Amino acid sequence: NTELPDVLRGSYKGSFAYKTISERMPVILTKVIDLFHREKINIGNQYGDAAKEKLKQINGSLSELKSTMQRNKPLQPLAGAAADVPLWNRLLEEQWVDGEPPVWFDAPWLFVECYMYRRVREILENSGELRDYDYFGQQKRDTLEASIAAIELLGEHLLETVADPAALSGQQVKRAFSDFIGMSLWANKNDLSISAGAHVSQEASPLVQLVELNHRVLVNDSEQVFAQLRRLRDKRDVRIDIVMDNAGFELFSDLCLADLLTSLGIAQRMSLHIKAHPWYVSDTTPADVRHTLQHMQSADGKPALRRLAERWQGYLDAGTWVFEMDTFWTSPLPFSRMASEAPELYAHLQAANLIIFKGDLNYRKLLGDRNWPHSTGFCASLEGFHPAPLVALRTMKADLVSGLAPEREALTAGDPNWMVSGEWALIQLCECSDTARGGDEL
Ligand SMILES: O=P(O)(O)OC[C@H]1O[C@](O)(CO)[C@@H](O)[C@@H]1O
Ligand SMILES: [Mn+2]
Repeated sequence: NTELPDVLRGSYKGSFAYKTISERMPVILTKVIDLFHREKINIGNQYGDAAKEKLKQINGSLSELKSTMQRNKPLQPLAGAAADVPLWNRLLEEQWVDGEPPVWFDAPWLFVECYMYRRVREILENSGELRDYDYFGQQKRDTLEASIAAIELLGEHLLETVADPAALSGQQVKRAFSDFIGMSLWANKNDLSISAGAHVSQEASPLVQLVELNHRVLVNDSEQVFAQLRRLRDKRDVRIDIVMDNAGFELFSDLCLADLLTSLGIAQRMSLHIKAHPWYVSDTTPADVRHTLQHMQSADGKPALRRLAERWQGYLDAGTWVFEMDTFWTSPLPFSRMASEAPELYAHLQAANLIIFKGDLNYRKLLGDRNWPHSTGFCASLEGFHPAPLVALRTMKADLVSGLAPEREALTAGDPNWMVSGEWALIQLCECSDTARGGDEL
């Protein structure tokens, strides 16, 4: 379709894609290489001598990857027995132009950035002993630790809010939604890939900041989201999905939102979609979920966190909450291709009553990473991806957006970095869904 706007690419100098591929991505690789140098002895102690010996080879492959990127060489096919290798190689072939394989700066930015993370994973997964080693794990654990004071405050606020759900007035319920949606949204500001893994944390009282941050929400469909949630409250057997993003404070905030939806009886089930392996530095994997719950349980003198950890573990044991993974989330595919490339996942999402998409990368995939005119309708920019009513909660960290009216965009005048700084945010709802979902009134 020639009428669609082009996808973002590193070939546009001055674009955030160019800056990312030329500056941010090499730093991320360098940090992984440094980690393996630094951790050699520890890795030897934990995984054995054979693993330690492999580190040299691993770092050689990582350096090679970095060098092909910086010298703008062609992208190579993936190797190994992992289930998604054929898909990746087919998608790589799609990128060939005039019989030539794509190079880093000309190929779609979304593709090459995902490709880098997938290649790092490939190097580890084909290494035997270290296949499950999370090279971003320590950074994620550090930010959880650094945010623990804010986490405790938010946890206490949640427990107070839902102590007696039946006693809450309509206004109070609305206020609670607004607080916890706001926290989940702004917690996305601190991902570890934008800072190339530099220390980020949520240190100040999170709820106080929310009020000031509100005027930085450029598109705010909260009222429509509240209306949706009110409608769901009267339904039975409601499932809400969250397509999650980063570990640390963001994961905790997202689980607080999940708790609110569960405690207020709006959702009877929550599907929480996470990554199967390390991704974009800080994205949540199953090990991060386990670590977070353990950390909360063992948090000395923090009864609120212990209580929440027990409750959440209970939800998981009962199947009220389910963490789910799919290789689609670690593919480079835009969501408009989910129905054809991952039909089971698409069908699964169709059974949700509402889907919450967290973060910048999910937003890029919703929009197909295209350079849409900013005022294009949000729904229209999804190119037919409408499994169920969906809401995007995103702080802006890449230079694309849709559904933004010129008078709202005008608010950013004076901030040349407004699209990528993470200082501006969106709460965008698309209410349409593509199926007649059994008498659904929406
Ligand atoms: O964790 P998030 O919000 O998906 O952000 C991921 C990061 O990846 C990018 O989308 C590309 O590097 C950034 O714009 C952003 O910093
Ligand atoms: Mn992320």
